[in-house]
Amino acid sequence: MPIHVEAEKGQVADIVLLPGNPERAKYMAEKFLDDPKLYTDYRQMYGYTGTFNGIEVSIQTTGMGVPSISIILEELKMLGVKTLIRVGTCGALSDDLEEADVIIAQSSATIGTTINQITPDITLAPPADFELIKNLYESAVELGMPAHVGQIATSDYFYGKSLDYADDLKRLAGLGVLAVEMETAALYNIAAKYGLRAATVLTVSDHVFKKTRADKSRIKEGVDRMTEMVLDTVTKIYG
Ligand SMILES: O=P(O)(O)O[C@H]1O[C@H](CO)[C@@H](O)[C@H]1O
Ligand SMILES: O=c1cc[nH]c(=O)[nH]1
Repeated sequence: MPIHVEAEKGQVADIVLLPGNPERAKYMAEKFLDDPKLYTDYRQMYGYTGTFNGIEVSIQTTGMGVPSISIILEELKMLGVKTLIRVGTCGALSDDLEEADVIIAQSSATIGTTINQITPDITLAPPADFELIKNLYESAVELGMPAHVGQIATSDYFYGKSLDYADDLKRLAGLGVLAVEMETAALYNIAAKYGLRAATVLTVSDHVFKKTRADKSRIKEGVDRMTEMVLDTVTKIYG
């Protein structure tokens, strides 16, 4: 049994949804899965397995940041998972984004994180799995919840490292980066390392430059919509 994801092989499904927040994992499992069973609560990083439309699905908390999600992903790999879909929140960098909008991350730039060192002399740019993001986009359109698709950035900093941090984010916005969060680059790099399928969908919880934050009910609406979209895609691909 791995050290942090306290589960035996067979307790975690091939398909795993990955929220950062443990409360979101519990909420999503209880709201969307049939017969959800808790397989780990070590450090309150809750993990549940249940079914959706008869398809076995797990929902595993990752915690915040690259180090935390990296531990969880390595241990999920030990447990035999195949498909990993992060369902997270993010700060918008683009003025085209509104609170609770949904983003599908094609790729992720990095700020301050060492995750690229899995290939020390090469800057790997691992994208999301094409079939996953194609279906996620189609699910969004069919469900009447248009999603923004593009590059995001994964940062080790929520509040920033230096006084220049806002300038770094502005530069990224100028290069077309839609939003910032703290885990996706680890997900895409570790998926590339093991040949796993991965994608990230995010709901906008706040706007970085406008310094506005959606209230909890708006964030919950966004989380509900992106979870419906993800489960619709899971049904299309694996049902
Ligand atoms: O809502 P989650 O999935 O945790 O994602 C975002 O929220 C956290 C910061 O508040 C970071 O983990 C960031 O990536
Ligand atoms: O990582 C995150 C998540 C939400 N908002 C941010 O500004 N950063």
